[in-house]
Amino acid sequence: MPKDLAQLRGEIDAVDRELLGLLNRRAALANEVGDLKRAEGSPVFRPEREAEVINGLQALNPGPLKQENVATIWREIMSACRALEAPQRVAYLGPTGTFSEQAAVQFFGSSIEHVPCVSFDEVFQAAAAGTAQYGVVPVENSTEGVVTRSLDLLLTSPLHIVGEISLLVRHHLLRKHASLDGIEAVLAHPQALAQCQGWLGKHLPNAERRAVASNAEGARLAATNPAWAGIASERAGSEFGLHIAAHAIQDDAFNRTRFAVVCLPQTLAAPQASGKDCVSLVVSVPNRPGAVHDILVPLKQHGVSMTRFESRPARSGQWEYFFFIDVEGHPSQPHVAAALADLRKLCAFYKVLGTYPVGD
Ligand SMILES: O=C(O)C(=O)C[C@]1(C(=O)O)C=C[C@@H](O)C=C1
Repeated sequence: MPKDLAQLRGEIDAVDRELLGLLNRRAALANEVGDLKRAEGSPVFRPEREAEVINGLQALNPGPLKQENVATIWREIMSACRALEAPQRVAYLGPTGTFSEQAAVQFFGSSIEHVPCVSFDEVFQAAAAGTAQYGVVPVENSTEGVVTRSLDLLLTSPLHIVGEISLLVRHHLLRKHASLDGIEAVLAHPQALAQCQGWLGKHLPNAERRAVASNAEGARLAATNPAWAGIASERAGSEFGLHIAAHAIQDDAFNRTRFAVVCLPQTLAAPQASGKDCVSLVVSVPNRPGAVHDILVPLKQHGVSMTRFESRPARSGQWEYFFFIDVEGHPSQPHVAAALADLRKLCAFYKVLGTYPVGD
C-alpha cells in the first residue's frame, strides 16, 4: 500500500533530524579546523578545497538530487562552516540588490558579512585597508565589454584576483507603477544604461537617461518620484517596493557579467592548480614596431591559449597602452611557466594580477 502524506512527512522529519545531527558534527569539525588555522595564522577560505569537496560528492552522487543541487547545497554548508571559523567580510558595489551583491553571495555562499560600498574605488579601498577581506567587482560584460574603472584599479592596486564568477544579468525597468506612461527619466549605472540602450531608444526615446552610482541606487531614487524609473534586478525592485514596468530590457538576452574576486596577497595565497585555471596579467611593451606581436609569440611557441586581450591607455599622453591578458593554465604547469618567463623578458611592465580557477 502506498504511504500517505503523514507517513512520508514523518520519514522526512526523521531524516531531517539525522541531517541536523550530521551537519552539527560537520560544523564542530570546522570549528576545530578554525582553531588550527588561527594557531598557524593561515587563511580560513580555501577555494580549492571547497571545489575538491563539491567535485568529490558530485562524483559519488547517486541521485535523484541533481548535480547542481549538490553544488548549491554544499556551497551553503561550507559557507556556514567557514563563518564559524571566522566571519568573512566581502565588499561590493551596493546598496542591497546589486548584481555585485548577487555575485558575492553566489561565490561565497550566504554566510558572509556584507560590506556594501558606494563605488568600485571604495570596494578596492575596503579590501586593501582590511575593512573587508575580499572585494567583488565586475570586470567585463558580454554586451558592453570591459568595465574600465575596475581594470584601471587592478593595475595600480596591491590586491590580486583569487576567483571569478559570471552571472546572467537581466535588467528590468522598475517603477512605482507598472506602466511606461509618463516616465521622464531613467536612472541607472552607466553600464546598465548602455546594456539597454536599444530598448530605451525604441520604447522611451524622450526619457532622460541619468547615470547614478549603481542600479540599486537608481531603484531607490525611482521609489521617490513617480516620473522616474530605474533599471535593476528584480531583487532591487522588491527591496524598494517597485513594480516591473518592463521585463528583461537588456539588448542581449544572454547578457552576462564577469566578476573578479580580489584580496590582499596575505589574505589568500594564489590557489593551487584546480585543473581548469587561468592567469591574468597586465603588461606594457616598448614603443616600437612589432612589439605587441612579439609578446604573443611565446604563448604560441609554448602552446598556451590566450582567452582575453584588452588594451587600456597608459595615460602618458604618448599613445601608449597597457594590455590585460588572460591565459589558460596554472604557473605550476611547465609550459605555462616557460611561456610567462619568455613573455616577461619582452615587456617594459609586467604584473601578474592573479592565478585562479576559471569560473562557471
Ligand atoms: O578544509 C578546510 O580548510 C576548512 O576550513 C573546512 C571547509 C569546509 O567546510 O569543508 C570550510 C572552509 C574552507 O574554505 C574549506 C573547507
